[in-house]
Amino acid sequence: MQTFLAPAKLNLFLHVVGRREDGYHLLQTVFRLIDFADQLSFVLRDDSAIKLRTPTPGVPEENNLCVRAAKLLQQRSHINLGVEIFLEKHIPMGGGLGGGSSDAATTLLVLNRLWGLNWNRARLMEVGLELGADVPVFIYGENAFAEGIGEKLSSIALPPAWYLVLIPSVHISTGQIFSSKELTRNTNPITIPPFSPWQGRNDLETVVCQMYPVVARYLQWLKQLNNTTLVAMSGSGACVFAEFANERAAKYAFQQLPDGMSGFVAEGLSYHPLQKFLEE
Ligand SMILES: C[C@@](CO)(OP(=O)(O)O)[C@H](O)COP(=O)(O)OP(=O)(O)OC[C@H]1O[C@@H](n2ccc(N)nc2=O)[C@H](O)[C@@H]1O
Ligand SMILES: Nc1ncnc2c1ncn2[C@@H]1O[C@H](COP(=O)(O)OP(=O)(O)O)[C@@H](O)[C@H]1O
Repeated sequence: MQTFLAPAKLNLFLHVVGRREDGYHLLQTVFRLIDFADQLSFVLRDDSAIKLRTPTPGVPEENNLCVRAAKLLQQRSHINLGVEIFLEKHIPMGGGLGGGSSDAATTLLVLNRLWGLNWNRARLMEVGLELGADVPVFIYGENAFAEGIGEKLSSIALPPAWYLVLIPSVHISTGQIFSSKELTRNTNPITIPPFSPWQGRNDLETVVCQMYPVVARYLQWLKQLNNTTLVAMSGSGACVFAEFANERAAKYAFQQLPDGMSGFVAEGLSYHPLQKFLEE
């Protein structure tokens, strides 16, 4: 059975620059894809059933983003075919790494082929956006500067980099952070490219660190490391990361990790791993 990757993302910075009338926040962010991924496989069904064959602990089947993605695409395309989905989770859930969104994007990209729909990328991105603001970038398939709520994307060239990503063991609700009274919502919009790490920060970080001191402690630990080019929280947390210019420096930092802290090292990608499959 062919396996398809669904990579995680990091938000290298995240500015809250305003708010829409419906309450959603307007953002500016740079998404970087990383070489740390969930794995999915798909088996075509000639009836219209959509089944997840590998339950994800804590997520009811009908809420799983790959099942929701398959059902939405089936509805919108009026196709009479189904699929069996096998999902192997590696990306921590609800950590600001976009794992669920990436699973949804990979499902849309592969089913577009498997069901012979031949939709273009823009159309798939529109459907993806209905599932979450982070889905379109994974369909876009490149590192991107994002505006709006994350759907206005322009591609951005980023230098090679390695990341040490830490996973504080707290679950953070994105909605709770965006609704905080303490959140600043008026960062001045910036123009990108060019992008340099010191141009940005994560505006959600202050609120998260106040509510969850463990995240502040993890960030503090990363900030005392040598040779980092950037230390920040990803998305609405809880994961935090340090960027390094090479693998050796990232792995050396990983080896210094105190007992009780967990994380992983991953390389920054230039393209989504499915990019080649899509060009075939
Ligand atoms: C913060 C980001 C940055 O990449 O990533 P994650 O931390 O989730 O990975 C995303 O914008 C997350 O977007 P999305 O995945 O759609 O957010 P959801 O969890 O659905 O949002 C939960 C709630 O947060 C609020 N929300 C979300 C996004 C946004 N731009 N403005 C908001 O005000 C809304 O009240 C929404 O109902
Ligand atoms: N396939 C999936 N993988 C991860 N989370 C999923 C999935 N399907 C639904 N979810 C739900 O979406 C929430 C957010 O997941 P995820 O995308 O991993 O995190 P984040 O939005 O913080 O980057 C999870 O807490 C979980 O309840």
